[in-house]
Amino acid sequence: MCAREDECTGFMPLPTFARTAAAHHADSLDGPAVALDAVTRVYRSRAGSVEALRGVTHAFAPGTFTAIMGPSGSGKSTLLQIAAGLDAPTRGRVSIAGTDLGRLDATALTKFRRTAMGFVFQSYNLLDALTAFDNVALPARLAGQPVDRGAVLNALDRVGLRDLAKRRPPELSGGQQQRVAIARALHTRPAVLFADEPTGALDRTTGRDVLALLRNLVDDGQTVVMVTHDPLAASYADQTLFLADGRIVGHLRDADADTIARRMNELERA
Ligand SMILES: Nc1ncnc2c1ncn2[C@@H]1O[C@H](COP(=O)(O)OP(=O)(O)OP(=O)(O)O)[C@@H](O)[C@H]1O
Repeated sequence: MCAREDECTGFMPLPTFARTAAAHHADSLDGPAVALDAVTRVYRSRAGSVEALRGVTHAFAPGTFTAIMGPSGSGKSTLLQIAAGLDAPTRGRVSIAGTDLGRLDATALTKFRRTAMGFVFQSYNLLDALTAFDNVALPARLAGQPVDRGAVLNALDRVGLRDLAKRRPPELSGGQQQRVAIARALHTRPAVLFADEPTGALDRTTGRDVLALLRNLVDDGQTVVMVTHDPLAASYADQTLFLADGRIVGHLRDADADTIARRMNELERA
């Protein structure tokens, strides 16, 4: 079982009042969905300090699918954590849907994260005792909010699982479980969906199905930012950003898996 609510659910719950605001964010953004402005993150410890990100600037446009790749230790997880407001930059600014995260106090940030962001991880973080429907509805329930049945069913519909809403995770395949996790993240209609190795636990074919689903969601207007080690996964994105030593050192647009793999090999040899 999970000690904290967000460990169970993969993301924090969304109050009803804010759902409308998030939907508004997702549907009518003029500026970037996510903007990083000269973001630096220094980890300090007794062993010394590590500059995990060194002045990263990038705007993620609404309705785009971006993959982030780079050698081990290049700063991918740090970038995702900071973009998602789970960690704060040492210097620089992060905004989501026009809101500067640095201007929010802890409570407002938590509330904002619930409204504007969805999260999907390699592990699905579903509760086996609950149906797919109840897993998607859980964050709202944990927050003491009324459950909007229509919104839950709509989210399951978008991932092609409406007919399996009464099944529990052990009665679903790995790919179907990841779809439930995606539905749970989409349920809030977030301005951005952050994905960290979302196909890492799936076989190749099932992984492709999940990537095709993410691609379809983006084609319907969802913004997705995905960290991955897999060039095939990155080939589903509109753009792949390459990180090395805490900096963006290049990008490829609409590239195939072989081209992305070659660029990664060059970076790993450098
Ligand atoms: N809490 C921490 N304290 C100190 N250093 C850290 C901490 N977290 C990460 N680092 C260091 O920051 C750098 C970037 O780490 P990060 O986890 O963001 O890389 P990554 O690209 O996600 O790596 P991987 O592909 O291996 O998961 C690394 O040098 C790492 O050792």
